[in-house]
Amino acid sequence: MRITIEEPAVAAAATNGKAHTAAAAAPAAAPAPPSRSATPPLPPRPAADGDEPSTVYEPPLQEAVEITNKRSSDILHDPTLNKGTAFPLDERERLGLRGLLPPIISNMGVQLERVMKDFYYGLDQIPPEEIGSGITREMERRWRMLQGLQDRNETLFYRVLVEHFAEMAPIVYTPTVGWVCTNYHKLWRRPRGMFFSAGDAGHMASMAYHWPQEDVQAIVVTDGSRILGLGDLGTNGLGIPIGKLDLYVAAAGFHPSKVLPCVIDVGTNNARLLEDPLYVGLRQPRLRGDAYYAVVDEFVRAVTSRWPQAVLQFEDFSIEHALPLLERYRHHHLVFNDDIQGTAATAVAGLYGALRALGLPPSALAQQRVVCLGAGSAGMGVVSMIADAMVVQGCTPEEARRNFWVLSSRGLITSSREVIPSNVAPFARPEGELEGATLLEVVRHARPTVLLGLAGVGRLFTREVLEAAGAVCERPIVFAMSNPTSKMECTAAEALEATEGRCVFASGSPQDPFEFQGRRREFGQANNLFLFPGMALGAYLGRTGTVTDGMFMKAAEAIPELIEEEDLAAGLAYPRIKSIRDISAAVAAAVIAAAHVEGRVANANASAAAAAGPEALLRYVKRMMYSPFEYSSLAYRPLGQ
Ligand SMILES: NC(=O)C1=CN([C@@H]2O[C@H](COP(=O)(O)OP(=O)(O)OC[C@H]3O[C@@H](n4cnc5c(N)ncnc54)[C@H](O)[C@@H]3O)[C@@H](O)[C@H]2O)C=CC1
Ligand SMILES: CC(=O)C(=O)O
Ligand SMILES: [Mg+2]
Repeated sequence: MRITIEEPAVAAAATNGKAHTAAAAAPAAAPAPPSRSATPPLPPRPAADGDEPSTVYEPPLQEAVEITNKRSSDILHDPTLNKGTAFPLDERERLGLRGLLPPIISNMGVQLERVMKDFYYGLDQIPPEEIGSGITREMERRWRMLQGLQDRNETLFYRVLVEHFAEMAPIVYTPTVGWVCTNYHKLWRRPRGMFFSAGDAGHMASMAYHWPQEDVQAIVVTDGSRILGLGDLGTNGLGIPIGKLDLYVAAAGFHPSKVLPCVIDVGTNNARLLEDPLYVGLRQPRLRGDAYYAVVDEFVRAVTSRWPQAVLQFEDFSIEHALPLLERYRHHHLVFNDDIQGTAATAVAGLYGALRALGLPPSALAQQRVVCLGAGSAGMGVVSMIADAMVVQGCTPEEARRNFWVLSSRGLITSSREVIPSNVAPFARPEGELEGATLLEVVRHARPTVLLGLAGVGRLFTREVLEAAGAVCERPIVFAMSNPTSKMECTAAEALEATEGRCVFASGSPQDPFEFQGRRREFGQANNLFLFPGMALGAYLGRTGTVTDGMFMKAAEAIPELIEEEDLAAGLAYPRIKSIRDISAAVAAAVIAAAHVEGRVANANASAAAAAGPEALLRYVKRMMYSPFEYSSLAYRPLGQ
């Protein structure tokens, strides 16, 4: 078994039983002020390095032992017993903590360093420019405040989130969640969710029983390898399942105690994290090939054995593994991949919404000419599902495929490329058609009506590209879907300015409204948050066994129905996210209805509701949703008191 024990030389002295000073127990190097270009200089640190300590540590005559009857999270939530990441392996195993803490076993020296950095520099230890623009100090402050509330009182936290969803989603979800993941090891306070690592091989099934809840209905898991457009963040990626599951509760009414965020730590190739003494994940390069799949297989077996009815959402797996993992499990397990399937259905929903906003019928989808920048998990999922939707709207698969131009980092993909993945090949343009052409050349040549950005790189929809899109199409549909804000292909303002306000714009991360040409402009959010909470709720309530393409298609068709008429007139391609509970309920109902037609609904109540018609089904779904508007009683009270 491999568990990494972090023992910085100076901190190790704290455990060797000899008298030593607090200065010796402090980290070797005082935290260096973080580099920053745009932010003001840090205030001077009050004590210089090597200052005399104020106390001298004398070891006790007897080794301190505390015996406790508590187990598992009761220990982590007891401040007198909790040691955070410093629990040694034997205590983790005996006390049911294995899996509830990150795989690294650190000690007080490392913990002290984290605390002192926070003490001296507070939020300033994390320069926002590390993850680009879009995150302000105020957003950081709000995230900390909400985090504190969630740790104290989840009912109140979710009430606040439900009532103020549009304001708070950018704090618990994208873009702030990107900052949280980048800095998770520095922000670390108390664990939320479960950690399964390559070092846990052979133990995962028993670790699943360390989770204190008997009934888990939904699990979101990442391996941290492609967190939003921020790349490999290792175990820090757990912030994403946490944020996604916050939305499961707030948007789809899963009970907060019945959702489980998980990370599978197979190492990281992020050199910055590997070198950071505060990093809490395995310090090894990522596993690949059979060794990688063995870890994920064991995880899936462990959680599906303990919670066989739970929906399992795969999130932010890199392109190398995302599709293979989906194909590995989707035919036998209640799983879906949010980035491939959820994003695809979100894009289809947005295109139907945009067509409505442009006064066109759904059948017009089959005539759209689509340029997609990014041929990864999300990009190809989106392209494939739009093509399927075009077929639903009456064209042949062959005609549908001719409507696409797909670009990767090497430009336009044509069939003359030496290596083309099998899911990309059907969309490669014919040999000789502008092989490797730039986005600008492709836009001028293909004359698209739809421009999709899923490259995860940043501002690739330049003014020239957007002007070209506005020149070849009167009302281009522009979806800059990459996250977080710093990775979006363009901002709403850039898209409107370059197209003289004519485009229908939506983006993966939210954009604030603003005045343009004397009119207030607002924008839809082309984000899979419209899909995954309702998809999971429908699949869970229906006990559908697997999650099919048909269920995603019906979910996508349900969403544009919920755009208000006045918002359509204002050019919005998506409903407003403040209605997220109604949207998620409608998605869940559409999912159950589709599964019912496919004969997959194993839950008799859901099946009866589906048989009774759309209104009865929607009523049933809404009645099954948890609402945080009242506390549940924890003491027996006779009726009427
Ligand atoms: N709005 C939403 O709901 C969602 C947004 N996304 C975002 O989509 C982005 C991509 O995610 P994945 O597809 O999973 O990543 P990926 O790594 O699988 O794919 C990235 C693709 O972009 C291409 N690319 C990279 N640099 C490029 C360049 N300079 N020009 C053209 N293409 C380039 C790559 O060749 C690759 O095909 C991320 O930023 C992610 O946050 C992903 C899922 C949902
Ligand atoms: C939204 C999302 O799932 C992503 O950007 O990866
Ligand atoms: Mg994602």
